Amino acid sequence: MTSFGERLRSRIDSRGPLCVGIDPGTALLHAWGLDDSPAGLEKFARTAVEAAGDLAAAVKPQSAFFERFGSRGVAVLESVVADARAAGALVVMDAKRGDIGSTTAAYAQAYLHPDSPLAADAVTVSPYLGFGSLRPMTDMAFAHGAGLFVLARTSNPEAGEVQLATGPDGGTVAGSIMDRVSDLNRDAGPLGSIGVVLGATLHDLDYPVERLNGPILTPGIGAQGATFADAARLFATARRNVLPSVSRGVLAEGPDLARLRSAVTRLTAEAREHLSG
Ligand SMILES: O=C(O)c1cc(=O)[nH]c(=O)n1[C@@H]1O[C@H](COP(=O)(O)O)[C@@H](O)[C@H]1O
Repeated sequence: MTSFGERLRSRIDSRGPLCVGIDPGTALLHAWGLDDSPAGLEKFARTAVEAAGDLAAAVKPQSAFFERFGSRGVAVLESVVADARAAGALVVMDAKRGDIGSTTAAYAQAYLHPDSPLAADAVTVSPYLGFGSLRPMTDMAFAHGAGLFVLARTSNPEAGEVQLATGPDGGTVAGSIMDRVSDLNRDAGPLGSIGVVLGATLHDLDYPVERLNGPILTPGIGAQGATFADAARLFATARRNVLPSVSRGVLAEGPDLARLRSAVTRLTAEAREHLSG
């Protein structure tokens, strides 16, 4: 069994470091000339996977945009996971789950157990019920060669009020989360399987990211205003471990498949130029 960190290292090295976010929101479906319906969602999702599945290192479906159509939307999400993996991309399920331990165990089964129809390579999780509440997720990930991306400093403007709160020792909440992630990745090679989410929109980080020894998922490039150059500056000491994620910045090129594929190729080259080495 290969670990998620090993698979991600090899995909980034061979395909280049781009994660294509699949966020089928109402505005994008309409811009593609599709109805905001399960049928529109299915057409959109299939095209996005055809555009990125054999080119990008990873795809990141945002579960909320599928869940809004109930069971029919979740069925489309299941096909996205299966089709993207069949095309060779790793799948990061963007679900941002986090709850008390016993419920977290059920989320871990849903997203990381190989027998689940929604089983992905990795899932985004929230540590804001306490890092220890994620234990069932880390156990499941290690048992099945899967990975996690733990929210540390997110790209939204409101994030600092919780994530930059300081404890009695003067350290920030986000810093302590990253310390816990580093502990979990200690001794892992060539890359740990427990990643963090750090927004590319941040101005500074004030954390030695090379210590993480795990992947850094960085959203915020494109529609939220950040660039690959911003990511390269922010994560200068761990550039090779960065997985930049772009959703609307790619999807806005649709619905034409050739245009979408050339956007994925262009953004991959740009990401590689800024983040390799
Ligand atoms: O975990 C995420 O992916 C995430 C974390 C974060 O800090 N900020 C953030 O925008 N995201 C997600 O990344 C995607 C960003 O989409 P675009 O702004 O269209 O590229 C959305 O699916 C967000 O839910």
